[in-house]
Amino acid sequence: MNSELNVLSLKNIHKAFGGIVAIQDFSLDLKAGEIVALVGDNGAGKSTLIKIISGVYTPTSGEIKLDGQEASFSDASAARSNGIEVVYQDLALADEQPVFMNMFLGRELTKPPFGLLDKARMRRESQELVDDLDVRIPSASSTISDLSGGQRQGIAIARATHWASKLVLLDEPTAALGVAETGKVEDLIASLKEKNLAILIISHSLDQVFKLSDRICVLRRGEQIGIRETAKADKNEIVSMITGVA
Ligand SMILES: Nc1ncnc2c1ncn2[C@@H]1O[C@H](COP(=O)(O)OP(=O)(O)OP(=O)(O)O)[C@@H](O)[C@H]1O
Repeated sequence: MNSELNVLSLKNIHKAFGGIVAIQDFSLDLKAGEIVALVGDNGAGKSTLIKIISGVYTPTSGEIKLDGQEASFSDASAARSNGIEVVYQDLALADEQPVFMNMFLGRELTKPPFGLLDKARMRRESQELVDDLDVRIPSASSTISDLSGGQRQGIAIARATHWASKLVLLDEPTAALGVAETGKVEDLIASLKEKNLAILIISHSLDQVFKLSDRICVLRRGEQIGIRETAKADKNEIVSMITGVA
């Protein structure tokens, strides 16, 4: 694949809910191996944008391209089968199930001739996945409810990474975590760059945004205020872009 090709290309995206304009004229290109942070105050339109990219909402107008091809997803599962995975704040893990069943939730492996669950293979592949990403858990058979918040977030991200062939969308991935766990999850997110995935992350923590992202995209009340290269960006400028106060 041409690494310069945009994995995701959004052009003039507009989304209105009745009379409320949630997103207006939003454009963004994302490349493989790139982390872009989406920042903005409450109600800026960040979640709406993630839902548009992941097929939950259809934009009122605008163009979405995946690997240069026009894309329009009828629902979230259509986006998933096109290589787009989302990690939401609530994680969508089945708490009473083991890690390996969560890794394969809705995509369970079965074995012939009766189509029984291939638990051994799911367990083995899940273990390889968490080992590969250095997510430390007792075992792939551990029950989700026995894990810490950071471990659960690690599982949710590992699952998304496993199934995403193109793009991972992270909605406030560390909002519910303590300092040490946040650090671990941030390391995990940084390591996804090497997997050549494109990452779009929503975060309210500017420290995190500056630590992880290559570019920062600012939204205010549905309007795209600007995009900055993180290495050249100034925190005060980003804050005033977010708030509209110079
Ligand atoms: N399903 C909906 N129906 C009507 N209005 C909506 C809907 N979803 C979002 N909105 C409106 O669109 C605007 C953007 O909301 P959105 O949730 O995308 O913002 P956000 O940046 O994700 O905020 P937060 O940080 O609080 O999650 C808000 O004015 C919100 O009230």
